[in-house]
Amino acid sequence: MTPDDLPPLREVIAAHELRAKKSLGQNFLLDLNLTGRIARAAGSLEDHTIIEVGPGPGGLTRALLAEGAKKVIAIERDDRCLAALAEITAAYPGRLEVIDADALKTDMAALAGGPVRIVANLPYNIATVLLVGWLQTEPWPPWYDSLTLMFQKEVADRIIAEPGSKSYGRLAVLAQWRTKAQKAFDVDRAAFTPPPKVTSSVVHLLPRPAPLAPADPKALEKVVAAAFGQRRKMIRASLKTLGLDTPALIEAAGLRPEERAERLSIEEFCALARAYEAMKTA
Ligand SMILES: C[S@@+](CC[C@H](N)C(=O)[O-])C[C@H]1O[C@@H](n2cnc3c(N)ncnc32)[C@H](O)[C@@H]1O
Repeated sequence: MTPDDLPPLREVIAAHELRAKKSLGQNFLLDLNLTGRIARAAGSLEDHTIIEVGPGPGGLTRALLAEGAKKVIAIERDDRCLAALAEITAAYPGRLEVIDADALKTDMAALAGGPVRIVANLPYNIATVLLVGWLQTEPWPPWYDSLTLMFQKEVADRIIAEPGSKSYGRLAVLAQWRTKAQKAFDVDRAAFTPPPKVTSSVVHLLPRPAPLAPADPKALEKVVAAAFGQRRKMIRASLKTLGLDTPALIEAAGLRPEERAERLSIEEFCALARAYEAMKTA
């Protein structure tokens, strides 16, 4: 078997009866031009092991290998896909390893030696959970060199949102604190089989060598959750849930009590996290 012998993806899906399951977030990409574009958005592949979550019938997997990935480790929990993926393994000897497992229960950091990129058309039902897990990796910088991921456009907008925009919230702070996050391109729903209800977007996240400003990750998570818990209230009200002297906390962070969460920069959230940490341990 060579790559040229691999059957078209539509035939693969029919032959292996891979009817998409909604419960597994299955929306397959069958256009190899599009999967090639996603693979190229990840950056250089030749020196990297690529971890792919949810290869399904293998459209993106094929593109990653065709674009020169040194090795692909693909984690898929739907056993029905394994035979189709075995054909790709045969076409690219020694370069594709398929792991039959739930990505949420897999220690991905332990999978690869050497430089790693993560590339995936994620199952939408667990996309945010996976992203947050990767962003909360300790220690920082993380064990992977980049994340290139397909999300629903609305989630992508929340990842790249700037202060003052309606999508700005916990996800933007967490993502942009530790990575440079940018949208690569939108993908029309018609590109998927079956089509999802909404447009999708590919987002590329490049870990910063050090976070944008110093803060304890847990303290940052706490102040961000409190502030956005009541996003339209002034922080002198929303931060009360932290159980500290709120005016003193805001003053120590150098902020105005009348500010609202959606207008605070990531650096300002970090200042709040540092003040929170200092007051809590005082
Ligand atoms: C949106 S589809 C993408 C399929 C394929 N990569 C493509 O682009 O055509 C998501 C894939 O993730 C798989 N999946 C869903 N939940 C998973 C989990 N917890 N662990 C691993 N794979 C999962 C699904 O079975 C499906 O193949």
